[in-house]
Amino acid sequence: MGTALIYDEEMTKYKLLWVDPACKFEVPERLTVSHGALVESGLADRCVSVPVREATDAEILLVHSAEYLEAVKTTPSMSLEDLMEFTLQYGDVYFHPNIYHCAKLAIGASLQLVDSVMTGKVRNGMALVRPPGHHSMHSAASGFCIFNNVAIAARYAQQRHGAKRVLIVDWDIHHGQGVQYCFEDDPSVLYFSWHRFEHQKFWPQLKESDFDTVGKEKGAGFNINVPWNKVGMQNSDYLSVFFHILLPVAYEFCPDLVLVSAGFDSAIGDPEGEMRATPDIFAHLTHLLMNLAEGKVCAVLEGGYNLTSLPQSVCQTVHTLLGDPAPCPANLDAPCKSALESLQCVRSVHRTYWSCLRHAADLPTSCSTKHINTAEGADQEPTEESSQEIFWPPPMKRVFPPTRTAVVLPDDVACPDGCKRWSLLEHPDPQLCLSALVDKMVKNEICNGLVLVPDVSVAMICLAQHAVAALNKRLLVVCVGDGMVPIQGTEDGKTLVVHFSRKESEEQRGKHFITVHLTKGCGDASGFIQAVLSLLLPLGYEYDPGLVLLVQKPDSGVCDSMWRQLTGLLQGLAQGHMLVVMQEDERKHIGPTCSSLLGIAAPSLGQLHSLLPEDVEALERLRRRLTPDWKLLQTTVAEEP
Ligand SMILES: CC(O)(O)CCCCCNCCCN
Ligand SMILES: [Zn+2]
Repeated sequence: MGTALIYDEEMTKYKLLWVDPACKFEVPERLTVSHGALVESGLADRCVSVPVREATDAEILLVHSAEYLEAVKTTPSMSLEDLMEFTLQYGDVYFHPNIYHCAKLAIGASLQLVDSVMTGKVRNGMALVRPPGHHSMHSAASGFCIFNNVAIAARYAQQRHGAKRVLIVDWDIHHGQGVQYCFEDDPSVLYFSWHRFEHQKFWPQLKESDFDTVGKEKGAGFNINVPWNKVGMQNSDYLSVFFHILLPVAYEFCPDLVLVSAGFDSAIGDPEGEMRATPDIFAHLTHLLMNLAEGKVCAVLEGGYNLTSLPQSVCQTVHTLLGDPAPCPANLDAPCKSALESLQCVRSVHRTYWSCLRHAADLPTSCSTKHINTAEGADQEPTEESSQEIFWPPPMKRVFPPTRTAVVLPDDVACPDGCKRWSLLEHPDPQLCLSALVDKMVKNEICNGLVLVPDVSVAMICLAQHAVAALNKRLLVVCVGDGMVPIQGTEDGKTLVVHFSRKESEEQRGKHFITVHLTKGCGDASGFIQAVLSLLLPLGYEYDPGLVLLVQKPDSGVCDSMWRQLTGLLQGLAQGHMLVVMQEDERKHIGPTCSSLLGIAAPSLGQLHSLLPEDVEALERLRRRLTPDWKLLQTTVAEEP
């Protein structure tokens, strides 16, 4: 299943016709450099090209009022003076004789993308559109937006394709207030947005952009605002919010479709965002969403004004939609204090709505008195645009190894489609065979592999020793199932072991051997997935291994869909270099494991029942115990002594 790319140069054919500093950087070149980079890098050719179309009036009326639509319809024939006059009634937006046409194409492109994904023509895709949409409201244009592309797409997906629950992830650096207003009382659309806020000093300076606006009536809990109260947020701040807010809630919500308001003004170098996250972070943000809704992810361009980081970020996103291994998440810092404060506030106000956040901490003292901060903060100007030149390394090339998935199976087992058999015949000694496989990964000739062995414990020891020696990088061992794990987390930090088991572990074996015990073991998907999202992934990203060894011990009780979620999510690490080891009599797992290793999205886990209180407690206790050693586990700001 492919990746759709929807773009038409007609959407470059409008621009600002007068002087307005607030709108000067919303230029046609944003689209041409983004599309140009996709063509230049060969990514465009690997996508399924889907044509744009104009939205119909009915589709526009899914979100907007007839009065507003009729008013916008009068703009193509306006004189320059009339266009300027018409524009004055709205904020930070401009009109042009051709913008109504382009706005209909932007919606149409988004709906074509939704059709392609919902009908299974493609697995996922991206629409490169202009004008953006997430600020426009029922009867008003705002923030360069005329019609709300993503809001219309959500309603369209529900009405035309029967999508029940739609998740909108808005990683643009501005708050999509138009989307929030559209769905604030609607529990079928979960809107998540982070945005530069600076205690309401940053545009659009709305009180309702703060963390305590959670939705209304039946929609309470289905609107998640993460305010960034400082500029300069980095990759680790973004990842922490995904691990500790968005992903746990998204898996509990279990959407049928994921729409991304993909604004790239949240990337480094952007004059609006002034953040410091690098373009490769979008490879990970995209990857972390791709096992939701069975991979049905539609990314629709919103903002992004730095003509260097924008195309780089667009390419990182499309690489990942195509299934290419993500770059290593190197040198992640700790989330900054301000980000932790926002993280704690959001988790605190949403804990009554989401069982995965049930045990989140109270508001930090600084936030409970936040009204005082806001008063003193409101009258100050936002941080003025920084003038000094900002540099960042160009993203590294993301090439696919010649072989994606190698498999070592008993002779009587057929090699699953798409995999390459790694035969024991050439390497009579099984240990040599496994070591040779690791070597091929180190040389990037093979991406990942599945190995069935007579005894997983023996294989683990051999692989771990060889991997550490051959890799001279770190090895992450994830072991699922009860029973002894024969590897010590080595004190030199070269090996980190995370063991998921049913039994209370006899003892914890230091910083590099972590036991996560689940009351009902790995058979309980809701407990397991939360442990993976808010514990294993932060650990794994911070540890940044060169190879992941995923071991399923006999009768672990883990169900196929959970196993495939785990196998899928872990491929965001180590450039996808993962070796799965299973007992050779576990033949029923071969197919599901290989489909995940081949990049096919995992089936959804279904709407998860509430977490067992004892599991939530145990996870919180474990996270608190580990946090001093692992900074990406932090979910609260250290209270002043
Ligand atoms: C799609 C989008 O969210 O990127 C649009 C952002 C509009 C920003 C308007 N304010 C600009 C003030 C000038 N410093
Ligand atoms: Zn924006």
